Amino acid sequence: MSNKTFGPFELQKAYNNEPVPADFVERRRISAAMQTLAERLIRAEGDIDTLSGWADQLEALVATVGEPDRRDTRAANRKLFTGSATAEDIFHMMDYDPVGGPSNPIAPQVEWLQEDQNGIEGALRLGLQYQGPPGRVHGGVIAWLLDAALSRALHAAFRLGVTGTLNIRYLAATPIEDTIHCRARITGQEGRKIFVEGGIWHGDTQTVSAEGIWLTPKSLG
Ligand SMILES: CCCCC/C=C\C/C=C\C/C=C\C/C=C\CCCC(=O)SCCNC(=O)CCNC(=O)[C@H](O)C(C)(C)COP(=O)(O)OP(=O)(O)OC[C@H]1O[C@@H](n2cnc3c(N)ncnc32)[C@H](O)[C@@H]1OP(=O)(O)O
Repeated sequence: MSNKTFGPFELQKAYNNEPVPADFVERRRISAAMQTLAERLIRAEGDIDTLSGWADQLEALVATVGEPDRRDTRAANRKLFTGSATAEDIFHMMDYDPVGGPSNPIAPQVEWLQEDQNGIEGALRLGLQYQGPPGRVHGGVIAWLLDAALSRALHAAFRLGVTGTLNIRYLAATPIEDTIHCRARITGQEGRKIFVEGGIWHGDTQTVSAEGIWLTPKSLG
C-alpha cells in the first residue's frame, strides 16, 4: 500500500486507480456471497428440513462472526477534507456505498459506464429481493437508487452536497431481473443549491424521471 494521501477532489480518481487493499478483496468476497445468498434464498422453495438446515448454518455463521469492532467512518471523512486520506481511508469511504459499493452486502451492484463533469451513467440488474409489484422494482428502491445516482453526478463534477429535495415521477414499470440504466446530470447552480436531474431507462424506454436540489453544507460552500 502506497503512502500517498488524497483530498476531496482526488477521491474518485484515487478510488478508481489505487490497487484494491488485500482486506477489501476479502470484504468484497463476503459481500458478493451475501448478495448471492439474498437473491437465491428469497422465495426459495424447500422442504422444512432443507429450510431449517440453511437457517442453522446461517445462525452458526452469525455466532462465529460475533460483534466485531468497526471503524469510525467519520475519521476517514475528516482526513479527506484535510487532504490526508490514505488509499485505505478512501476504500473505507467508498467501498461500503449502499448503492454500488462492492463491500456492502445490501448494495445493488452497478457498472458505472460514465462518470464525468457531463454526468453519469450506470448499468445494473435488480434481483427478486428488490421486487415491489410482481416483476417490477419496488418504488422505494428506485428512489434509493436515484438518490445515489444523482449524488454521483455531483461527485463526478467535483461538487459536494447532501440531498435537500428529490422529486420522482414513475412513468412505466421498471423490470426486475433485467438490465436497466440510470443516468444523471447537473442542470444548474444557485449559490449552495445545485440542481440535478436524472432517470432510469429500460432499453429505449424511460421508466422513471427525477429532479432534485442538493445543498452544499455551509461549512464547505
Ligand atoms: C458533504 C457531503 C459529502 C458527501 C460525499 C463525501 C464523501 C464521499 C464518501 C462516500 C460516498 C458514499 C456515500 C455517498 C454519500 C452521500 C450521498 C447520498 C446523499 C444522501 O443520502 S444525503 C442524506 C439525506 N439528506 C440529508 O440528510 C439532508 C438533511 N437536511 C439538511 O442537512 C439541511 O436541511 C440542508 C443542508 C439540506 C439545508 O440546510 P441549510 O441550513 O444549509 O439551508 P438554508 O436554510 O441555509 O437554505 C439555503 C437555501 O437552500 C434552500 N433549501 C433549504 N433546505 C432545502 C431543501 N431541503 N430542499 C431544497 N432547498 C432547500 C433554502 O430555501 C435556501 O434557498 P434560498 O437561498 O434561495 O432562499
